[in-house]
Amino acid sequence: MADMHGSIPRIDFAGIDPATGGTSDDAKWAAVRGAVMDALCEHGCFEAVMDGLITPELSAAVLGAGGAVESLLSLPVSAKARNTSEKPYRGYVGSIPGLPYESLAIVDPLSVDAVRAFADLMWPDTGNTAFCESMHAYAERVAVLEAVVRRMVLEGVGATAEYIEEQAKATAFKLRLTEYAAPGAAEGRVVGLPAHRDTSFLAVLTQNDIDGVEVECGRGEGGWARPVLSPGSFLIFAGDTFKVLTNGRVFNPLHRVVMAGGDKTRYSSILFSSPKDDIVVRAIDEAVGADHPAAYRPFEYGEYVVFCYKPEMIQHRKKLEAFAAVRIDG
Ligand SMILES: O=C(O)CCC(=O)C(=O)O
Ligand SMILES: [Fe+2]
Repeated sequence: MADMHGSIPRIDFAGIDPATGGTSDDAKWAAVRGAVMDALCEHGCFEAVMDGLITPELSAAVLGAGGAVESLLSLPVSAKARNTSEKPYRGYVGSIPGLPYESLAIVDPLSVDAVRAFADLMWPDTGNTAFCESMHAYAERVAVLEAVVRRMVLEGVGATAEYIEEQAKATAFKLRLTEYAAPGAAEGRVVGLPAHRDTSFLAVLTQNDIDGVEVECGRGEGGWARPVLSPGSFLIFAGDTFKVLTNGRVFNPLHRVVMAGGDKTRYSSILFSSPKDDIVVRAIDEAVGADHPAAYRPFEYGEYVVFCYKPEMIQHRKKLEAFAAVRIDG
């Protein structure tokens, strides 16, 4: 495997009021926004610390031993396989030979009704109220951080307040809950999820106390980092569509999961934000100019996702370039 000398920044959001989101001329907001832009332009990834966003009780109820994520992943495969979607990567993924990866997706987790419908499908007899309550509350809290970061980036590339408001309305959410089976004490490093880039705007990841994510730093030039997450911190990744919106300024890093041996199962929960399927993704006007011609052609997000999950594209490392890069000839 490639060397591991990289490291990604850690940004403290203390002083940013999640309720109001702060204001653009507030000095604290501007300082954190600067750090967020630097991190996402340089690495496409950072660790966010936002104390108090999620109480220890809620965190334990979701990702702790016997919590919501573990109880979901402990269901029989026949039940988990009911989590289907006609869209790729929006349902159950698992039982892949050689990969200790099993995952489900709650589409639209900020809607109580959507979370309840998911739980009714998984636990048809009982519906699992505890799961619904903790998962929905958790998604809402993580979405606060996601919205702060998304707004900071859009402001950072010069988007107007009107654009930011419209963009928020055109954003969809998905919560992916994943189990990585323990490789066993005798094993060395085992790939849990191969290297890929996300198609989303942003992904906000939390986990139980087992690390495993590795991120390629420095726009692919800085080696792999293996962040050690502290309780209460979040790992934030920018995806392909944020790279398009910012006309290439924000980077979409390769990342993977590698289980480092041992006998503890890893659980993760990721809130993905992305454009709604019928939204046309294109660079914002302020990010395009004579010095910075648009690097990607406009495209519908739903079409791009279908392209990415074609069997011949799954392993491709530069799907966005393959799909939408504008050729500059001559
Ligand atoms: O579960 C994780 O830690 C990372 C998963 C991931 O990168 C993804 O689902 O896109
Ligand atoms: Fe990912």
